[in-house]
Amino acid sequence: MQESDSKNQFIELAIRFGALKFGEFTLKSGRVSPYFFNAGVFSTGEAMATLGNCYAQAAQPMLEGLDGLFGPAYKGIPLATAAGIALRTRYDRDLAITFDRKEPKTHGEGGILLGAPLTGNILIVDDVITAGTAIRHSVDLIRDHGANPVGVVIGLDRCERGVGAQSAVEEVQTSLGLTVTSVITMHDIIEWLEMQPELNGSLQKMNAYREQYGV
Ligand SMILES: O=P(O)(O)OC[C@H]1O[C@H](OP(=O)(O)OP(=O)(O)O)[C@H](O)[C@@H]1O
Ligand SMILES: O=C(O)c1cc(=O)[nH]c(=O)[nH]1
Repeated sequence: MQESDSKNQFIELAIRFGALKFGEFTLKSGRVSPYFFNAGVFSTGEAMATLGNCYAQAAQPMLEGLDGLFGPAYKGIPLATAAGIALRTRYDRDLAITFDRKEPKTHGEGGILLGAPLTGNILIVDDVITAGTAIRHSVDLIRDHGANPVGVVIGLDRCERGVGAQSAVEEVQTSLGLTVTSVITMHDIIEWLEMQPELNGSLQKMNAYREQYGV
């Protein structure tokens, strides 16, 4: 699959499932955004298979030396699973898969992690990076368990400022030393919007938001 096919498939799937919406949304960072990507609405086997292929293609250059995938709760959990299946079936790489809980479990097996114990070089698989808070949390968790986070693959890089003047992705790359790759970026969404005349109002709001928070 070509990179452009993967981007088109991802955007087409997101529109079809209503995962990409235009309106007014308050983000985890507190920013008020004219668009929102909700990976929580991908809800069929076919959708997960397509997502898995898109993520596996994006992750492919980062496979050397990799031991495992980490899917942060909640939406990272099915995404890491789908990517793990696609990496096994399409690239013949059988990686360990680990997830976390948002709230530690205090009965039964207890703890915060599910799946494989965290060891070796780990690739984080998540839906979106805005300000980078969620990725920092995952990096801390992986390091606290003695493993080595080496990269991040996300569906959408919103290309926004992190906590400083750099983009959140640049901050993750420079301050945390991780490689970050995404299936699509905000620029791909803007390009798609430019081809939808009926969504011209959303395009203008996207451009205004990019002026405010983009890098
Ligand atoms: O880069 P950031 O500013 O941290 O924002 C992006 C994060 O925000 C959302 O997490 P949330 O905790 O809402 O995830 P969930 O719906 O998967 O539980 C999203 O799933 C990303 O992980
Ligand atoms: O920054 C966020 O909270 C966020 C943005 C987005 O597009 N999608 C999402 O699930 N969270």
